[in-house]
Formats: sequence, C-alpha cells, structure tokens
Amino acid sequence: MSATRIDTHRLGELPALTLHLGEARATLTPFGAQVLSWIPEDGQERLYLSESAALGGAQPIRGGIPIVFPQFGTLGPGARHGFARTHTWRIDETRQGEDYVLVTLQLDPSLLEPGARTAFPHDFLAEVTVLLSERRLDVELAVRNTGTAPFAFTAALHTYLAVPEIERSALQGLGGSEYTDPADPSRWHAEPENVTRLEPPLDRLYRGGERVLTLATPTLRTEIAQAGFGETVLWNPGEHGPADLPAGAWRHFVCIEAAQASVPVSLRADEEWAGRQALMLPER
Ligand SMILES: O=P(O)(O)OC[C@H]1O[C@H](O)[C@H](O)[C@@H](O)[C@@H]1O
Repeated sequence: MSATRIDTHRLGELPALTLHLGEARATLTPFGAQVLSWIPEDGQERLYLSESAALGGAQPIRGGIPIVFPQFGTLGPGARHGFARTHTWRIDETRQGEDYVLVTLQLDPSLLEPGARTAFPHDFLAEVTVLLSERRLDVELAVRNTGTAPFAFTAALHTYLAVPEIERSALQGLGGSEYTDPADPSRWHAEPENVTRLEPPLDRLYRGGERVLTLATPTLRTEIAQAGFGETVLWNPGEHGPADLPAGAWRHFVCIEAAQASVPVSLRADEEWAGRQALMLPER
C-alpha cells in the first residue's frame, strides 16, 4: 500500500496543493484549476513550467495544464483561451484511496469577475478533476448547462509536456489524421507519417481523439490519451515566443492539447459534457 497525502502550501502568490501517492506527486493551484507539476513514480518531472511564469493570480500561468474554457484561442468574442485560466476555482472535494489521490475543483458564474460574463452570459458549472495514480495522471473537464437556454463553447487541456531537447523528440500516433491551423480551421492537410518530428514553430490542430500518442525523447517516454475531446493541438512557438518564456525555453517543452476547438460543444439545459486527458508511463 502506498502512502497518500495532500499538502497545502504556496507557490509565489498562489495557494497550491501537492498530491502524494508513494513516490508519485502532482501539484496544482486553484487559480485556473491548473496542474503545475507531475512527477510519477520514476521521479522524472513530466510537465514544463516556465521560469518566467506569472504566479501572481492575475495573468495566465505559462506551463503545466492550463484549462481553456469557454473559448479556444481567438475562436470567439471572449478572452483569448477563455476565462477559466484566470479565475480562482473552488475546491469541491479531496479524496484519497489506497491507489489514488483526487481533487475536484469547480467554477460557476458566481466566481467570475463581472466583465468575464459579457462574452459568455450563460449559467454553467465547470468541474475539473485531477486524479493521481502511481503511473498516470488523469485530468477531466466537465461542463454542465445549469441554465434554461442552450449554449456552445470550445475548450482544451493545454498540456505543456517537458522534453530535454525538442529537436531530439518525436510524437508517435498521429499518422492517418488530418490537421489544420487552429486559428483558421478551414483548410485540412493529411498527416501521412506516424512519427511526427517536432520542428517549431508548430501550431496544428489534428482531427480525432481516440488514439494513444507516445512522446519519445532520448531519456523519457510518456503516453498521452484522451476521451471526450475530439481534437488534438500541437503547439510550440519556436524562438519568437511569448514574453513569459525565457530565451531558449521553447526547446524544453511541447504542448499536446486535448481540445474541442474547431467544432464547438453544444449543451441544452441540464446537459453535461466531459473530456479527459491521461498522461501515462508506458507498460514496463
Ligand atoms: O499564449 P497563449 O494565449 O497561452 O496561447 C498559446 C497557444 O495556444 C494554442 O496552442 C494555440 O493553438 C496557439 O495558437 C497559441 O499561440
């Protein structure tokens, strides 16, 4: 039996929780319901967090697993990538079993700054569940329409995976899919190769989600699966990236995002949608 525990602490200005299960651990903050670190039982950090990430509770945090909701990118009238990543979620539940540790966080309109509702004036309950087990981390985003009228949204789990050197990393499992530009999903291209070399700048949205991807670096292999989300986005800005990435930092991560971006999710009153991403150590 593994020892489980949840520690509370601070990261910069932000409150944080670290989930422990034996040697495995994951750290998250209620600001954005964002996972910031996942270290599975092999002791190797799998998530990238920028050394220049804003940890003041006002700006989005560059790294970990940002929750994108209710708008992916600029595909709508609201804030870029939505308001979920810049609001503090309520911790709804923490639970520990013999082989897991779980935290659930919630966001609803009562927690939003007034301006955030202008572009998305709907009644909703969003729930993020972070589940740590010895060899995997599961993150789920569930959204319920708690109002009386239908609404639509786009969303993603914008996961930053750490790689020692992006030039020596590859992603297996996308062969046979089609991809497009996430900012303008109109023209689609075939991806004939099953092993995608990661050559930034990279910004691609792939159709389909029912597959297991393997991120392979000279020293680490991580498997990535998703459900509910029908698309996968690969992103790395290359050397001309945003200001909250130090020089050269682009070489040390790739975003592999479980997304629902080009096709919005529509929910009628009382309907719920859920999407998940699992990060896993390969079978021994
Ligand atoms: O800088 P951010 O708002 O966090 O966005 C970072 C990136 O997210 C996604 O992957 C989009 O496809 C990119 O076009 C965007 O640049």
